[in-house]
Amino acid sequence: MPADLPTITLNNGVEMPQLGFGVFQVPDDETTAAVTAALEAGYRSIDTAAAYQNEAGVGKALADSGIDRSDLFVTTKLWNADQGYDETLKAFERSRSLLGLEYVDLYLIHWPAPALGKYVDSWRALEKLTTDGLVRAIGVSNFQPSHLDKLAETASIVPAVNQIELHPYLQQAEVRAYDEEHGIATEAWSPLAKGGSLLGEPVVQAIAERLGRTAAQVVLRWHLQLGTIVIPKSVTPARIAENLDAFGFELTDADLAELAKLERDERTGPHPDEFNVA
Ligand SMILES: NC(=O)C1=CN([C@@H]2O[C@H](COP(=O)(O)OP(=O)(O)OC[C@H]3O[C@@H](n4cnc5c(N)ncnc54)[C@H](OP(=O)(O)O)[C@@H]3O)[C@@H](O)[C@H]2O)C=CC1
Ligand SMILES: O=C(O)C(=O)[C@@H](O)[C@H](O)C(=O)CO
Repeated sequence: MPADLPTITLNNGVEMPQLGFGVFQVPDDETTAAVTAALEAGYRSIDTAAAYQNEAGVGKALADSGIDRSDLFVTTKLWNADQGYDETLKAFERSRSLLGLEYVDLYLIHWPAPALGKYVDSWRALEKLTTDGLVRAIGVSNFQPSHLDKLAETASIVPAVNQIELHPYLQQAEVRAYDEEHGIATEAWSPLAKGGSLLGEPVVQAIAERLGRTAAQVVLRWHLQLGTIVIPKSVTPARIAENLDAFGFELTDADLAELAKLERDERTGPHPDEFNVA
């Protein structure tokens, strides 16, 4: 990894950049340009998913970049419709082939989709991918403590990562505490709450003005000081660079306390107990 990108050490010793680049809702034919801009700006971790239908565009940017494979960290995710042991192995192979990679750094179960009742079988398949050396780390996304408890009854590998919706409007104290207690790294999706009203909050604006930073940088800095992994998305080159520049300054304890007051238990996406779309 480039020396200047802080990493989080996952529970199996793998190093993951603390700040990466997300590509949800970027059409496949625009993804190569966005990921190329991100790699040129200095990102080395890319977050995609089978459901985003842009793994090929990500793979093309990675191949074109000429960056050493060992300096890249690529995450993709198993979609709900592909849950189940055999289905997971097939879906992984499809993702790996679209990405054009020999191995994936982090493979996640995208949602628990509890009504499907398949995430335990899917996890066994992720464990097999680990044994086969096709993934460096495996994890989950959108798992609540109840889902993680159920997984723990039969799993032989503890998830390395739990990727959840997390931002100042939805601080996820309970899930973060569970993750920490069990050695699972928490990763924040929609870390900017999708670039909406959060960035216009007076408290965010005031801190940004005092520090000579942007609102997005203040919010990303909040995540980094919490110790979570973040994957902001942008297709705008200036914002791609801006979002990576969240390291040369510190929020004070008073700033963190003010930002903590923005908690509203407000989601931009579905609740994991209820999202079973396949
Ligand atoms: N596991 C899961 O279930 C989920 C995972 N994810 C992952 O998390 C990533 C990030 O989440 P996402 O939902 O995309 O939302 P983000 O919180 O990253 O916000 C992205 C939005 O904010 C805008 N934006 C980005 N940077 C700035 C900036 N500096 N100033 C102002 N606006 C900005 C973007 O606009 P523009 O692009 O026009 O610049 C875009 O509209 C996804 O791309 C995906 O990889 C997301 C949802 C669910
Ligand atoms: O972006 C993702 O990774 C998601 O899983 C969600 O955004 C989800 O697919 C969704 O959009 C539900 O409304």
